[in-house]
Amino acid sequence: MTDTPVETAVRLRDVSKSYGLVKVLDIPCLDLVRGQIVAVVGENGAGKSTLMGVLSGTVTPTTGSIEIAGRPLQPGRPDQSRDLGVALVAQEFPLVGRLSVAENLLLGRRPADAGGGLFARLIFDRRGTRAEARALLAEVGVTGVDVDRPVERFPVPVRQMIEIAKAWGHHPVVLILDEPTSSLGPVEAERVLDLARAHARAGGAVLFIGHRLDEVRAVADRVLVLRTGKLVADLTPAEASEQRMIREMVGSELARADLTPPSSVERATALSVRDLTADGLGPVDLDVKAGEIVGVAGLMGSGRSRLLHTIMGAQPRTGGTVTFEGRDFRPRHPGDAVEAGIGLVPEDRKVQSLLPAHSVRWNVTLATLRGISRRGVLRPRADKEHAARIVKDLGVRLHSQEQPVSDLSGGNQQKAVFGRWLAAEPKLLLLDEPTRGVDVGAKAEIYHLIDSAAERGLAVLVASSELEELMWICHRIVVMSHGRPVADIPRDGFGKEVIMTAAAGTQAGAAAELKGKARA
Ligand SMILES: Nc1ncnc2c1ncn2[C@@H]1O[C@H](COP(=O)(O)OP(=O)(O)OP(=O)(O)O)[C@@H](O)[C@H]1O
Repeated sequence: MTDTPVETAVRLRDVSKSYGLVKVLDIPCLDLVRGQIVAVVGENGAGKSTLMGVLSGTVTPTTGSIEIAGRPLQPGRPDQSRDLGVALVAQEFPLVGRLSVAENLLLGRRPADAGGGLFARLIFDRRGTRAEARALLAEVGVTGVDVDRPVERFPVPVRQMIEIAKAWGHHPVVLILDEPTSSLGPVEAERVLDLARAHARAGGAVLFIGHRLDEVRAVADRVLVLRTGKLVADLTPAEASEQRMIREMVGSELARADLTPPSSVERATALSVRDLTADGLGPVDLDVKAGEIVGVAGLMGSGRSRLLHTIMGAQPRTGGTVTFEGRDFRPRHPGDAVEAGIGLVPEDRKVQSLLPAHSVRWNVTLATLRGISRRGVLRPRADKEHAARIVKDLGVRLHSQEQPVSDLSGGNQQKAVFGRWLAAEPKLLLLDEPTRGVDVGAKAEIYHLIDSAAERGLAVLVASSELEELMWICHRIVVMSHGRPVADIPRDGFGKEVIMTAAAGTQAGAAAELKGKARA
């Protein structure tokens, strides 16, 4: 028996996690109560995902005890954790790509929930399964998704919402959201925050990991700050100003890298897109000059990512031309883009860019191997020094260059992808949600590096759901809606409202309104 009061949803005592000699999590005592949204913030590698992993049973703690709603959790037992009422929406999607949306949504349900076992149900009651999947998606505000399609065919933001629907469908006691909005546009992100609020109102507990501190402030009833695995602050909403959170996270005041305001760019055109069409995209006309940073904004499904994917060859085009450095450019897959000297930082780093089992060193020097080889033979010392430089420039937190890149925290993996490309000095960089999961300090550092590379003539096309990010680094922002550009806003016309109006409005209406606003 336990003396934990029933309103206590989670009780942790002396929980720690070590990898070898390195302790990455150390929590002597933590209780979470029902009806509250508790945010957890911290720098990349601070231990946030490890804490969530311990609660959801995917990470086996080295020491300590955990109770969920008064019942003890056996360490490292995801099935038991789920049965006790923990649902995790993870940063990297564990959805099974080849299975349909409906199958994914019902996967892992207890037999009682699935009425006679998942497979019996899938085989004998496909219609019911579909209807249930649609209803679940509708509960989290997603409509119009073909639930028979394999999950892997959907873009990251849709997969994220499917993941949330799946967790929601378990009616958990503790809903854990690990950066749930990092790939979503503002409208969808707000919907997720509303779901978190609804869950807490209904008597559940929510653990919310976030790097967007404005969101944390908007949603949290309590803010926990983790630094190098330890809880260093437990803040009320009134105490949790952005400055305070950053100070607690970093351990000192953060010297934000001040960007040189982008100068007017008078250089040659690096990338030229004409009448480009693809499934759900276009026609698109777009130019990016050398030294210019062009943002692509838009709501979920607006064609923001699709435009980048089509340019880089990850999605087939159906018409139009792309000219890169004066030459016709027709990549059949992203490898062709890389071969042509284009750097890619894709949205889904796990699937599209990292070699997870390989070392950090191998991953960060992959694009620059030629520079550190002599007659085709790699010079190990130069390779190591080169990797060390990249890792230091980007502030990648690691124990050793030789550890598998998959052991790094999510944000540090993203920094590694960035480091690889910035070191390769490409002529054009295509960035899709470039700082997804990256902490505030590292973000400023990355913006600074992009800015300096652009000063040296790098052309950048960057799609992002974070308007702040685009307004911070871009010379101009192209807004997409329904697969087409509907506005092209110069830096002096930037404003959240202007961009959102264009993104949300009808194509013609928004364009007209924007012109009016730009003139006013
Ligand atoms: N399997 C592993 N082997 C070795 N070290 C690991 C492993 N998994 C995680 N780590 C280390 O544990 C530390 C905490 O990582 P964690 O993923 O919890 O950080 P985080 O706060 O979630 O970071 P982010 O904001 O980047 O997601 C990091 O230093 C990471 O490198």
